[in-house]
Amino acid sequence: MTDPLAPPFALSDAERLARARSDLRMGLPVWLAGPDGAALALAAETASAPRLRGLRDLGEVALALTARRAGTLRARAYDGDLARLRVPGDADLGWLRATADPAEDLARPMKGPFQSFRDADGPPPALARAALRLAKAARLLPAALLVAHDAPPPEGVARLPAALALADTLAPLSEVVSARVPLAVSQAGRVHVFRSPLDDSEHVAVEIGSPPRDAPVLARLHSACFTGDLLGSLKCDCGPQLHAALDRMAADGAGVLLYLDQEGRGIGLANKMRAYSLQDQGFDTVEANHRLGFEDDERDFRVGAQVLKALGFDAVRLLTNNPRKVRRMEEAGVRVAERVPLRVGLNDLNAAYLATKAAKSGHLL
Ligand SMILES: Nc1nc2c(ncn2[C@@H]2O[C@H](COP(=O)(O)OP(=O)(O)OP(=O)(O)O)[C@@H](O)[C@H]2O)c(=O)[nH]1
Ligand SMILES: [Zn+2]
Repeated sequence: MTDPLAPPFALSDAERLARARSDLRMGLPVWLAGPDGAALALAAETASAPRLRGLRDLGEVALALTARRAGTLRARAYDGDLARLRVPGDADLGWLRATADPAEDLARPMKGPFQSFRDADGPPPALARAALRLAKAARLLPAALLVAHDAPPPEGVARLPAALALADTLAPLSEVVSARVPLAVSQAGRVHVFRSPLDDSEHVAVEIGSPPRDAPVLARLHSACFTGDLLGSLKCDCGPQLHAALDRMAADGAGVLLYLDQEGRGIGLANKMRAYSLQDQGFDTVEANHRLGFEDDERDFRVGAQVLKALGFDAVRLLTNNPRKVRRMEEAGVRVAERVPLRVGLNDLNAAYLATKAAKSGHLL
């Protein structure tokens, strides 16, 4: 598959992926191609009415959803982890949003019945899967419109081999800069900023003191929580955990806190707020993620391992109650010499949330 740009300006695989993600975010189509054919895809969340019409002009449109979301809608998911719903000819953006976004599930319970494409019918499942991966990575709702389109796409439309979107790529990270930042807990603070050319995330490591590289470092992998860390939200325990971890490192004289750009367990702030609305309707934190079409936890903890290694650490004393973090670190080649519990911030409003994490995600209380 060729791209219109010639070397040295031709896009690398990583750049093509990044471009496809940002095009979907902007509401532009992406042309996905695989061994079974090709299709034009739009993210359901950002599709406009004229562009939906543009897809329709090319053939019958499918709405790809994860099997999680399809389960909530009682739609048939013939493709295992995903469903390709037939988009009715008269369906408008309202239909689309109501199907993709669970916000109105309770208010508008009479959606459907839905019909799903099956087997070789409709755009190939691998392409639908690729579109969903891109939508998730763009932190949009996991829902994509597709129309089979084997001919080359219109001029200017990003072209992407589906295999690229489906590959288990770990974005390479490198340190951009570091600077001394005296903190209330310790004047010996240093902030390191890491970036990947593959996406627009920025991960931060806060180093306290000068932890020796040849011994397990007291470490915390903290996933961003705008509401808890910055606003003092009482719905979770993130803010108190963040501060307790820094206090503990200051008391020990050394440590490293990774502040990972993984808001909402990797679904992004807008989707986390969608999950919060669902929680107000009575669903717990795991059910809410599922109704949106996400897994309970969409984070890739290898990111944290990469940052630790880049800083020269290969063993940690990990401040966490989450056994998955411990396992993922070990799998990624960072030895966890000790798990240090971090139990703070319990209140009346987050007790049920913490209990759900213990019961369903294995968190240690
Ligand atoms: N999707 C979703 N994310 C949430 C919710 N509440 C908090 N979060 C996010 O959950 C993450 C919590 O991160 P951490 O505290 O690092 O991780 P943890 O898995 O709880 O593990 P430990 O705190 O290390 O025990 C943050 O990214 C929050 O934004 C919620 O109800 N739904
Ligand atoms: Zn939080």
